[in-house]
Amino acid sequence: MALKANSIWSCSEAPHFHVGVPNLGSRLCGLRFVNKWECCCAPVVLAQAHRAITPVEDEKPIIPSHLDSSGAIKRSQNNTESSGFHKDLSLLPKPLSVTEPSSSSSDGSKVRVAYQGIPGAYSEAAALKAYPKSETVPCEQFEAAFKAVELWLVDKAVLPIENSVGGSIHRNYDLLLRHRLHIVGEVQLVVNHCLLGLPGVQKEELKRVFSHPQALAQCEMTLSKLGIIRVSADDTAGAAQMVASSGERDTGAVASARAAKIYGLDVLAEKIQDDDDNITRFLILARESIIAGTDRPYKTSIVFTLEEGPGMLFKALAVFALRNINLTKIESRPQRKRPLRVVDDSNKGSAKYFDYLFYIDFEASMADPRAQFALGHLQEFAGFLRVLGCYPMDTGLL
Ligand SMILES: O=C(O)C(=O)C[C@]1(C(=O)O)C=C[C@@H](O)C=C1
Repeated sequence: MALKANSIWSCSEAPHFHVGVPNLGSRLCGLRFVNKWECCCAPVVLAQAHRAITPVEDEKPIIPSHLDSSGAIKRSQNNTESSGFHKDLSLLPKPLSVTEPSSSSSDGSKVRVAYQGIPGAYSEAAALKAYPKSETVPCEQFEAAFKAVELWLVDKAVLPIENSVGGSIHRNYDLLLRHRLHIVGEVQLVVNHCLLGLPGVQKEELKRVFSHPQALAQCEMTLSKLGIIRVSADDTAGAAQMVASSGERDTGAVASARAAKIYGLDVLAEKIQDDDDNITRFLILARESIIAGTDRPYKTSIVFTLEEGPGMLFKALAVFALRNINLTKIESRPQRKRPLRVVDDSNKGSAKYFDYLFYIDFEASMADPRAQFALGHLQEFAGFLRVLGCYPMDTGLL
């Protein structure tokens, strides 16, 4: 197995055991078979087994013997020869390369990227922002985009996860857990909604507008002022297409200027969203995880469950705070398979609680020992923990 300069394996490379922390009190790097780590992206180097929340200044990463103190692979004395058993390096499994949004193939032109909607949708624009020369593949529903990647019909999927006005796109949080794809990147897109109508129509003539529910929510105030009836559609571009094919002058769509061009509609009003800075964050999903680095800012996304009890979420969040790791997002979703937990207390009778999954994004790479220690610590009291992906943050200008 080719090990990279950090201690994370991709799911395809990692041996199928899970990494756990033996409860030994002293610092140990232990491998044992546990079922808590749901993803093979688990770090090889883990924290000592703390039970209580303790300061963490003494945590030092355990560096495998083939790595130097910076985490880079040590050069052998004789540079021309491999120090392992394999003389023919081409026979060795290839290490994963860092997959970047714009460089997944040499010019990005061979990449096929699935998105939800039809041409002219914002999701397509996000896919093209991530992979400018890619072939974009429209999908009817979010789940179809997940499946398209799983079935090797496409290389990547770009799906919305949250919007600065409308909030989280819960369906995609749920699908992230149901499918085994990895988050390999994120894209932030400025979404400027337009009011579209048939050529020559004035906006005062409109009685109803079609659009994606998120888009309608982002334009709530403008549409209320105009007194227009809102009708939901699968995506904004689909709404524009419906208006164009209906031929009805009193029907409009909320969609992009690009959708207006594609479907031959007029832009009756621009920037109609309630908040000027309307930004949607999209995730890039792939079959394989990327090898996390420390060369630039990275984010890691995880999902976990906690036992019932006072302060459990506080403890979970503290594993990051204690290591000075910034959290950028927290989301909770009901656990569908186990929506209610019944706790029997002989004094008070039985209580029913909703059971939750917690999704957290934090600003650290899995190649950063702080992240490895934090997850090792969290694993001690999380019933279930899965790393959804570690990926470069979208720090580009919007
Ligand atoms: O309907 C579209 O055009 C989409 O790409 C979907 C979507 C979403 O699901 O949030 C994407 C960006 C905007 O926030 C509005 C709608």
